[in-house]
Amino acid sequence: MSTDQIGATPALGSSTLAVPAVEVRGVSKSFRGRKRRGDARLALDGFDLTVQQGEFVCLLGPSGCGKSTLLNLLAGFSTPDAGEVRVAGEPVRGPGPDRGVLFQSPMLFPWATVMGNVLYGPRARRQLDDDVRAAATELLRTVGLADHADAYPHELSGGMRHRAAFARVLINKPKLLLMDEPFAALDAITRAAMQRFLLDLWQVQRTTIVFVTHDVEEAVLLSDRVVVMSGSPGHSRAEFPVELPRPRSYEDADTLEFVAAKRRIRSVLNTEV
Ligand SMILES: Nc1ncnc2c1ncn2[C@@H]1O[C@H](COP(=O)(O)OP(=O)(O)OP(=O)(O)O)[C@@H](O)[C@H]1O
Repeated sequence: MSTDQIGATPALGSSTLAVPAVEVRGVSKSFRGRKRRGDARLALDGFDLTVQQGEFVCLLGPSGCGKSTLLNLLAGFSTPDAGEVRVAGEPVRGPGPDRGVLFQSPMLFPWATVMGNVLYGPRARRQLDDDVRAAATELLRTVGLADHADAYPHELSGGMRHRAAFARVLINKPKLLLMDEPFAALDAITRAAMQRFLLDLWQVQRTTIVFVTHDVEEAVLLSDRVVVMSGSPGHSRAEFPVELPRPRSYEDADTLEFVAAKRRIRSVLNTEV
């Protein structure tokens, strides 16, 4: 694995002394084919990744290299065949409210209002009280949906649905956000707005984020570090610390440093596609 470096300013938000937020060691995962027994497809092969607390890491790689597989392992939706997956020092044994997962399609219950969706988790865990209701109201204000608390998902725009799904995840105060191409299906303007929203949120909360994307520009804009994965079966091919100053915005995308960062990542990525 090669390590490259971009920019000159020290990265923000990571502490090497604390227990890492994520430790993936020698993880392999295969899926059994349907046609015949023993026809297993290796999705991840000896994958290693460490993410420090408060770090924003983007995973880039060719289609089918195992990015979603890795996120599912971190979320506890599946288990590795070999190796170890730890979150905050603890082995992952299943899903938990310490990890918030956001997918390309926002996961909302269609029969519940925006507020009902946000309060679903605490209610299911029997933790619904006045403090949680106040936190949900505040969260909806933060994501710009204060006036839509009583709206149903079908009454929202695409970006609003994403923000509602965000609030639904954030009410659980996750220590780790796992985001699987969350903005890929959005139009360019809404995507830029959501990226801005995520950057603003991360700037304040510094929640650890593992973010899967196909978009090199998005990876450079958002992350502290870009991990490029190899083609199938996936393993870490190269890492690029993105040390461009924060706060960042799309206006920075024309700067020499930003363009150089994209170019260096693309040159490795292109050898994998
Ligand atoms: N539930 C499953 N059953 C069988 N095969 C699977 C399953 N999930 C993933 N795979 C296979 O594992 C490999 C990795 O899939 P994965 O979805 O993790 O890739 P990805 O990098 O996220 O791809 P993309 O960028 O296209 O979303 C692929 O070959 C895929 O077909």
